[in-house]
Amino acid sequence: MRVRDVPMSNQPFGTRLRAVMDQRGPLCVGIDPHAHLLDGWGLPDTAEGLATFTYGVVDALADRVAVFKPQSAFFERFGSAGIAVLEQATIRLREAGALVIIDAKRGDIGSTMAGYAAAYLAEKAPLACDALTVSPYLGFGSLQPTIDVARESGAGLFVLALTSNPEGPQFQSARTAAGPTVAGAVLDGLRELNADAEDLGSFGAVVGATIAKTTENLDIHGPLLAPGLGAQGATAESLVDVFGPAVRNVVPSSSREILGAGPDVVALQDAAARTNDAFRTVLGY
Ligand SMILES: O=c1ccn([C@@H]2O[C@H](COP(=O)(O)O)[C@@H](O)[C@H]2O)c(=O)[nH]1
Repeated sequence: MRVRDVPMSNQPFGTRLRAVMDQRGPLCVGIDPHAHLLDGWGLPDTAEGLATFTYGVVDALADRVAVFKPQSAFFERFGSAGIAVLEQATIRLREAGALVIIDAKRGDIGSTMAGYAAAYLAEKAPLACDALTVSPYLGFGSLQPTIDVARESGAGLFVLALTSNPEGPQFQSARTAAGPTVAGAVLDGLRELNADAEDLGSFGAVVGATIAKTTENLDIHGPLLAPGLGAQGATAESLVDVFGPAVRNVVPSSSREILGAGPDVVALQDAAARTNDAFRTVLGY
């Protein structure tokens, strides 16, 4: 069977990501149920409030936004009840044709990474998602079990490289013994993993939209998840400056700014559509 004859659901993450962004536009909506957002939606800061908020976002946007990035921390704070909401939301979003990146920034020794791979990336896992954010702090090689399972199941990874927070450069700009910066070594590792991909590989980097123009090579032949838009100050226009020729591979992510437009469904949909249109223009979709 040739690659283009394989049903889309069986295609690798990078191929599915490009297809859904072509179809729906590049916007990734972050689902970050902060206490202040629940309050703004007139909801209590409880597991029930979390469920109403999350399913409200899902019902309003699942069939029109390409990618969602639930922030695991805001679900974990309600224990098993919160995880159940994350699980249900992920299932519903994927059933509606959207892709789900769970933002859990997992990173541990290799054998424990195998546990995280089984939890999030194995095809039949209860929390199976399309891609997971991971941290390379224990060394790029420690990510191998997640890379192996992602390859088997057609999922993807986003590895922290140049994060949007001001503290990031303290470690990420430091030089490794081999010469490149830590971020550069992460980007080199990803470029190698994506070497055989046709258009967009499945192994992406997290590169904040808030960073200044970088001298690092962002051409990794894979997606560049860009948080930092909206509430953290970056704009659609700043993406061209930050990402240069790699801008077409950016997955622009915005959480608080869009979520704050709810609970009114039309207002939420309008906020997502406006933001998506701005990204379409800049990223060439
Ligand atoms: O470098 C990074 C990596 C991850 N994030 C996450 O993205 C969202 C940002 O939320 P906003 O409300 O759009 O600011 C949040 O979940 C962060 O943990 C990031 O901001 N920067």
